[in-house]
Amino acid sequence: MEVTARAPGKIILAGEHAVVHGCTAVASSIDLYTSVSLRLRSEGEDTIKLQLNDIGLDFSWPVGRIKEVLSHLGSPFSSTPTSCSLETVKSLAALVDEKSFPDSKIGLASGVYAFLWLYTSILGFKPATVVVSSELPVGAGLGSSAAYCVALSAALLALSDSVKLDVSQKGWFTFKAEAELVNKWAFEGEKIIHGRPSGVDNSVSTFGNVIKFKSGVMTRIDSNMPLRMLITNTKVGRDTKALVANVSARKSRHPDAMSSMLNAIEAISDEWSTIIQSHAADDLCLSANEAKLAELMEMNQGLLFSIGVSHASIETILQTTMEYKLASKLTGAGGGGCVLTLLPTHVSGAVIDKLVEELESFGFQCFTAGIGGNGVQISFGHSS
Ligand SMILES: Nc1ncnc2c1ncn2[C@@H]1O[C@H](COP(=O)(O)OP(=O)(O)O)[C@@H](O)[C@H]1O
Ligand SMILES: C[C@@](O)(CCOP(=O)(O)O)CC(=O)O
Ligand SMILES: [Mg+2]
Repeated sequence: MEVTARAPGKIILAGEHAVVHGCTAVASSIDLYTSVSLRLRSEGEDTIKLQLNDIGLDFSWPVGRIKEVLSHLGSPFSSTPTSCSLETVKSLAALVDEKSFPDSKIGLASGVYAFLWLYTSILGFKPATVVVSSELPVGAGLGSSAAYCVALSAALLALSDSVKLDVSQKGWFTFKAEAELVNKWAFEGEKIIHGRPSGVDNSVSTFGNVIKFKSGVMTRIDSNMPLRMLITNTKVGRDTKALVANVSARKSRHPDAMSSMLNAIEAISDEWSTIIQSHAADDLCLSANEAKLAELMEMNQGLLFSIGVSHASIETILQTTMEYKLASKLTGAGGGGCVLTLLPTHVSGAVIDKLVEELESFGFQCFTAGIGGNGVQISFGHSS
């Protein structure tokens, strides 16, 4: 039996980092996906294999070895999303260390811990092969970690005892009642990768669309504005967990100043959500709304700089897009990663081409993506 799940990445339009501290963020899914294929193997083949195509790593563990380390936990407990304790993370790290994880890729190890936790918690110790591949840049602010956890949770739950799906369905379909369970398990995976995730990334990857998110509560937004964003990848690697921890450390050093800035970010998110839900009566009104969003992005970026998550490469992109009178902000955790540039409706293709050429001459990579589409989907296939 084989199942494939695909989960989208996201852009945060306003409110990253502040959302970790209970403030509102506005985020949207994008049409770039991480896919996870899961094939259960016959009982004779007693290994769990993980193939991570994007980072060029393969793992294979004898089921017996994983049982030795984890069976005392009593898994599977697929219908009860459970946090991985620090002690268990250490056991998972031992399982990964045995496979001599390359030093140059050690920052990617937490994704393998998350895999082992989600796999054994949801499916127990069944032998299988899992293949992961993504259209998203990994570790660049577009929510690859959440898309990975959501697609993994969806594929595992689809073949678990706690979800009953019609396996004869053809093509891609969305989860209905089970989506919340997928989201909760994905959040447990994100915790292993991020330390202290807000939950916005896994929620938007599970449910798609444009959402508002505050203190664990998601509200779907019906956007009435045509939103076009240029996404520029600085290609500067960074790690969400470290950036989130740095913001918390700065907050404990300067609680009042930081709280004021995080509250200002919340006001920006709230205004974003009001503007994109409003109906522009005519083109003039639409341009005025786009100009307001551009200003909000500039203010949000200024605050992100002040809380310590910008980077020289991000500042270069901001200066370049400013020459074209276009507003930009980092998206996701910052410290490198991707930058969003609002492309108002009046901006011509020729101007965008010129901007892209200039940004790419610095070594950055530019692309666009569809905003606000599907959340996670699955598709069954039968392998021999
Ligand atoms: N396609 C993938 N293959 C393997 N690991 C992945 C993949 N996508 C995400 N990850 C895991 O997620 C981590 C990146 O997450 P993070 O730092 O939050 O960046 P972002 O979510 O912005 O891409 C990687 O270090 C890795 O552990
Ligand atoms: C910085 C933060 O707001 C978003 C992180 O997104 P990403 O992992 O950089 O794609 C953290 C969070 O909300 O959990
Ligand atoms: Mg992430």
